[in-house]
Amino acid sequence: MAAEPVNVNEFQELARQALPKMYYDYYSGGAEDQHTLKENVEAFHRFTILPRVLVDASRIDLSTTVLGYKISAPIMIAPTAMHKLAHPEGEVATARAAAACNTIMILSYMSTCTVEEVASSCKAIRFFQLYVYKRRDITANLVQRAERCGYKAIVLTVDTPRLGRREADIKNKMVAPQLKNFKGLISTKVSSDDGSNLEAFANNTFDASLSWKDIGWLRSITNLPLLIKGVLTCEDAIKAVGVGVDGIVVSNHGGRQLDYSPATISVLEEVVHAVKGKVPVLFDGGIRRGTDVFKALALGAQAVLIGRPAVYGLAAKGEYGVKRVIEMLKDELELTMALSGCPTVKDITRNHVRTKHEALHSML
Ligand SMILES: Cc1cc2nc3c(=O)[nH]c(=O)nc-3n(C[C@H](O)[C@H](O)[C@H](O)COP(=O)(O)O)c2cc1C
Ligand SMILES: CCCCC(=O)C(=O)O
Repeated sequence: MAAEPVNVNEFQELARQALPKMYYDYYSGGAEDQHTLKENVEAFHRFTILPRVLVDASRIDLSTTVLGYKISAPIMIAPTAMHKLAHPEGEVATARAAAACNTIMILSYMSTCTVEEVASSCKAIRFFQLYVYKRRDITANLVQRAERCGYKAIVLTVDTPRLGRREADIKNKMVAPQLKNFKGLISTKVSSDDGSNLEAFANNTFDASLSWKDIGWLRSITNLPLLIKGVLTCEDAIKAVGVGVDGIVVSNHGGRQLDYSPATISVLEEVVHAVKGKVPVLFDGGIRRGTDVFKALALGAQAVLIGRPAVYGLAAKGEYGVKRVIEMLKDELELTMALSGCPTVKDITRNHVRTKHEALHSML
């Protein structure tokens, strides 16, 4: 039997061994040259952590709150599509892991378990991610079902007017299963023998005309708090605050949409500055270590989301695997906080990290 993984990265190889190539490629891949995919991880290497010594580190408290919900650590589960392609229990297993770790799961609009199945499976705090279809009635139906079964917020993904060009999916002629959420509403099957069926589906179905003025429409169909996911610039952060969103997720969709968009950790601080504390800023992209979580918090994120690590954990070991992934990141974050003299997440400040550029500057 393979040895137990000792870090999150080791789950990737286990997932590769567990999954059919078509699905592993779908989960792991990015758009075009995969430049942004790689940069998301590598850009973390350009920040160092500046520890403070002789701080009482006998008790470390990782807990925080997001939209008023207390969670055990600032690490949440990002929305990722179609968990049944990774494991037969699908999103139900992921939600149970989130509940066991006392954190928040954001369920993807493109989930393979229904919003109701996930809601009744456990007590996890759940948010619901949204894509907007041309058929707005279908989107409204999903929002209202999510609200009815206790999802606490809507996370509107705004970086996907069309699906990014993922070349492995094109080569594999990636096919997606019928999604139960949409049963009787719309067929998620696209009969194209050419290229990625997922891309064809998204491009036929997603409303590419979605714009800032539609935020008002969303507000008119739900009372839930609204976050927008996929902001990378100060301009958009200011617009988002201006239209009254309740939170922002700095994200480039894990490098799967616009290739050569910046690594998320490289733009986090400017977005945080633009938002001026008016709404919480969450972060995702490339989190693989507790030190990565620490760096994102130091640059102003309220919490981070993990995408692929959770999916790899699920593919490798089901619910237990997702739980282990979260626990590993929590353990690493706890150690990082102890070693850097930060007993609580509030103690983590901008002065605890330094960029390569700042390091050079300080030598002048
Ligand atoms: C396989 C996969 C499926 C995804 N599906 C969705 C989705 O349905 N909705 C969404 O908003 N983002 C989706 N994302 C993006 C994630 O929410 C998140 O932004 C990204 O995975 C973060 O980067 P990381 O994988 O490096 O943690 C998906 C990402 C992956 C890897
Ligand atoms: C049409 C499915 C989109 C899922 C998604 O967001 C992704 O694969 O990145």
